[in-house]
Amino acid sequence: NEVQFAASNKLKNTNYQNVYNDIANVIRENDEHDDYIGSGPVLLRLAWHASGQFDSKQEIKGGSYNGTLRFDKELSDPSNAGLKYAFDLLKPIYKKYNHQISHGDLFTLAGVVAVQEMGGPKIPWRYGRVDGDIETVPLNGRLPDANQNANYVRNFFHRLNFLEDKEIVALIGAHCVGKTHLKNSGFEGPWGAATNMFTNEFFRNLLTEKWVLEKNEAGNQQYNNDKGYMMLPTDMALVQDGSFKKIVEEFANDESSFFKVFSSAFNKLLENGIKFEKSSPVLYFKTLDEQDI
Ligand code: HEM
Ligand SMILES: CCOC(=O)c1cnc2ccccc2c1N
Repeated sequence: NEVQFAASNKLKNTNYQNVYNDIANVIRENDEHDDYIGSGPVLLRLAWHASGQFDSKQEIKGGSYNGTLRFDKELSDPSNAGLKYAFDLLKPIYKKYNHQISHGDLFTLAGVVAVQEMGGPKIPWRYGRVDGDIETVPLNGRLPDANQNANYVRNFFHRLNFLEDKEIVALIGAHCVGKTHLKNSGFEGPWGAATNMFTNEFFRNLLTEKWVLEKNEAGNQQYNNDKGYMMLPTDMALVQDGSFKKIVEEFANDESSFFKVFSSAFNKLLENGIKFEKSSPVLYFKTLDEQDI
């Protein structure tokens, strides 16, 4: 199974901070999205869905390289409901850099911007993905089902080459931001508690709140507490499995440990299946605040 080689791009390293800043400004300008949660969480989900359909065993491997989430064929996958809004936010930026940045680079960079601008860890990032044509679109249905248990979650992430439980737990910790929307996924909430700050709160909630399994208006089972918080069955799986639970406890007690593992796991997710040249620079970006913008 051939890997795909990242191309060297016309944009020099310094210009990518400009692209970062343009995406960060779009997040600032669209702060009213989703009752003022803002557009950080949905851009983070876009980057994850642009990368998470990777499967090295398939003829069409997927992953972020070909930027295939731009095609309606993939965007219309029921798993991607709600992401067109995020893609539309990025279209003016794609046009501004007219073909100097690929869709795969743009989608993954947007995830880095979202995490960092919401106060999360620095995420190392490399450019060089090249847009593939519609033949490179992976089959729909490769993203995970939220109605499942711990073994399903572990096997799903094994397909993405995440063989360590701590990587899996850290990645799902991205559910510290944003919310579920009945019309998108058939799950709803958290109400009021939905945040746009990237912290270890998701892990603390799992351990400290009293959770009741209830059927929601769409007929799906989800865990609710008395404060309007919610957890998906796959979220709750992280405290139903002994090994996962130990890691939830570690991350709940030590946010820096969560940040460290999330940073490397998220980078790995965004680069699955891509071979970067040795010379391809690993870029770190300053937040708008760090630039006094
Ligand atoms: C077992 C794996 C996972 C499952 C089953 C899952 C499922 C879901 C579902 C059902 C939603 C609600 C979508 C909606 O109704 O709008 C959601 C939202 C979200 N997911 Fe996940 N997810 C998983 C892993 C991840 C990972 C690995 C990340 C990122 C690293 C992530 C980031 C997000 C974010 C940021 C949101 C909020 C989006 C918004 O507020 O619009 N998820 N997820
Ligand atoms: C930190 C407070 O948020 C939560 O506990 C929480 C739990 N599961 C989620 C699942 C999908 C999207 C958002 C989610 C979320 N925001």
